[in-house]
Amino acid sequence: MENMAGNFFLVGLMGAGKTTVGRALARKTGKTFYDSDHEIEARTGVRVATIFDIEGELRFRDRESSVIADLVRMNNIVLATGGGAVLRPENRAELARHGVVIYLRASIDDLLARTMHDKNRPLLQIADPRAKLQSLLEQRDPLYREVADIVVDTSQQNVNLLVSRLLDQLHHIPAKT
Ligand SMILES: Nc1ncnc2c1ncn2[C@@H]1O[C@H](COP(=O)(O)OP(=O)(O)O)[C@@H](O)[C@H]1O
Ligand SMILES: O=C(O)C1=C[C@@H](OP(=O)(O)O)[C@@H](O)[C@H](O)C1
Ligand SMILES: [Mg+2]
Repeated sequence: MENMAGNFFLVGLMGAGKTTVGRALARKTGKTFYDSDHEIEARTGVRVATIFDIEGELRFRDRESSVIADLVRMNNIVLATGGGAVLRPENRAELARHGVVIYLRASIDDLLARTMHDKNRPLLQIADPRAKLQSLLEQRDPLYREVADIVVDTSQQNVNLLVSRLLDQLHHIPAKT
């Protein structure tokens, strides 16, 4: 177990590995793992895709901001955010202030391969998910980089190896108290 103070927040596009790496990072550091999508689903009782369907993306973003504001105030957690969490400036400010922010990147090929079977990603249930991922990357990469304390490429990386290397890097980044 690696004892490290503070919170770690993961940002990045759909399929970058935020939920998977976040869970593994929490296990290795003894921190409590949260995922903002999972929290939204727990509070509403329905899947993300259903919220998009019934209430629309705007209302989903309201729910996302409310969950992020609650969770970042906890201590000793790892939070995997949804890929669009950085869209709202208030979310970016909350994330940057309350934890060390890790931006997970991967090739479009990897993002596509990792998301194509998951119907619970409503934004990718379209004819050309590759083009969508490309345009989301162009729109959001600057926002991810604005809040990130560290940028990690997860393409062709084994998750456990990735987490070990990430931990070595995180030891050199001061916790946000
Ligand atoms: N480094 C990796 N190498 C291979 N597969 C990965 C990697 N990281 C995540 N995955 C897989 O890709 C899919 C999406 O990962 P997930 O953690 O849900 O991404 P995100 O939360 O960023 O959308 C999952 O099936 C997961 O097992
Ligand atoms: O990129 C986005 O706008 C979204 C990413 C999803 O989370 P993951 O990044 O964990 O798939 C989820 O929040 C929702 O489908 C919207
Ligand atoms: Mg996720």
